[in-house]
Amino acid sequence: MSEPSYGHREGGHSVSQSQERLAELAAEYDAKDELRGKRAEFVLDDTVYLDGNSLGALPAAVPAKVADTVAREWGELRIRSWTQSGWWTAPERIGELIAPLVGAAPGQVVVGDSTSVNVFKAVVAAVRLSDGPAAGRDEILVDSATFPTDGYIAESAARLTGCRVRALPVGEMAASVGPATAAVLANHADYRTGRLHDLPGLTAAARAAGAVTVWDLCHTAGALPVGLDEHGVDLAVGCTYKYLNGGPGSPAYLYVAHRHQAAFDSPLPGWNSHAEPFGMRPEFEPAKGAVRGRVGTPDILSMAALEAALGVWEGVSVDAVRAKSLALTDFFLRCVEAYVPEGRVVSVTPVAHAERGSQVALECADAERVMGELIARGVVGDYRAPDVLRFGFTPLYVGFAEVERAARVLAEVLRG
Ligand SMILES: Cc1ncc(COP(=O)(O)O)c(C=O)c1O
Ligand SMILES: Nc1c(O)cccc1C(=O)C[C@H](N)C(=O)O
Repeated sequence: MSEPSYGHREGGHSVSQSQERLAELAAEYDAKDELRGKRAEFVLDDTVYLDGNSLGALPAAVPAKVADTVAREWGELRIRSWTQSGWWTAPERIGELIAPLVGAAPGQVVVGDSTSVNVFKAVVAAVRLSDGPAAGRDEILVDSATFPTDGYIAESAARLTGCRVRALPVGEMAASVGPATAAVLANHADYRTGRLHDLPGLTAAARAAGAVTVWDLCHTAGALPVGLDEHGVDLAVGCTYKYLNGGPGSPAYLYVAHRHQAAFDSPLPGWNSHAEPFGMRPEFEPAKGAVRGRVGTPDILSMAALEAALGVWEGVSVDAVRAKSLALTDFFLRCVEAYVPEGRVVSVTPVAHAERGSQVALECADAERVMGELIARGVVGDYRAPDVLRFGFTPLYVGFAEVERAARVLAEVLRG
């Protein structure tokens, strides 16, 4: 992973940095920031918005696109829009916009439903792609610190497929996959701590053991290179409302590697998964390709918002986003160390770049009240029970001066 070129390195913090010096540095980094022009493509105010790891900010192109979809495509063209406005093919067309952001060649990503629903499709399909319980593969390995929905759905998928769930810390999974493992479900980054997990290593270990991997990319897609094809991932899912800025409840996506598409057996075969949906035939014949991961009618208004939102990626390299993300989180940790009274917060986000996503999580006594105070003072992060302050850094619109301000305000709140 390449070092950011913003002039400082992890581990190089100095507690004696003065506020003036850090403010100067922030200005220097902002001046050098090759992504700084992107901020103008979002609707933002002078709030420091560090919650893009939960809901990304509104891209400025979205309102007009949604208005046109409502007024012209729906209001005037009505039913004709399924073909004339490209509504019917939106799931695969928008999938192609997401594909390069997660390192997938065309034809493998389809958009639709929520992440939760796609976790269900993928985990059941993963068990069906494996040798399965009849051949002694009856274990689904799950990340024990997972975002809850993945764990709940894995349990249900296990009951439906005759498997059992074994929950383990992600770091122990690679050494634990074995001849009984059918599927492995893991988060690429931990939603609470921001820890980045070893996707290449765990994927390779699972493959060597004959298991099928499902990665949840909610906290990494749009923040760092994922490399789905490069690392031989089998199946993946993710949401689009965090670093992809698709809007509240925007549709999620499902990745099915080319080599699995012919055998991908969705547990939710709807008429949109059919090879000939308008044939209206009683027998199910799956569509070819990732399209068989579709289920029912696409939610066009949300898709319109998402499609417009993805326009901000024009000319942006994910490597540049990653370099800035690491520089932002490094700088935040450095400012927190310089400003915050000793012992008031403890970072639970790894210092090593290879283990860090795009958020910083600070354990803090009275975290819920502290976050309320921060928000009241114009610094928006979020709080996760029982004691974590989360700050998400979206490189497309967060700048270094904002990072310095966030740490300064945090220190003011903590000093009382
Ligand atoms: C890692 C992870 N997986 C799944 C979800 C749930 O997604 P959804 O509510 O869109 O189904 C979230 C966030 O809500 C998440 O952070
Ligand atoms: N999806 C959310 C929602 O509908 C309301 C509030 C928050 C969310 C989130 O996405 C939470 C987020 N996945 C998390 O990492 O905590």
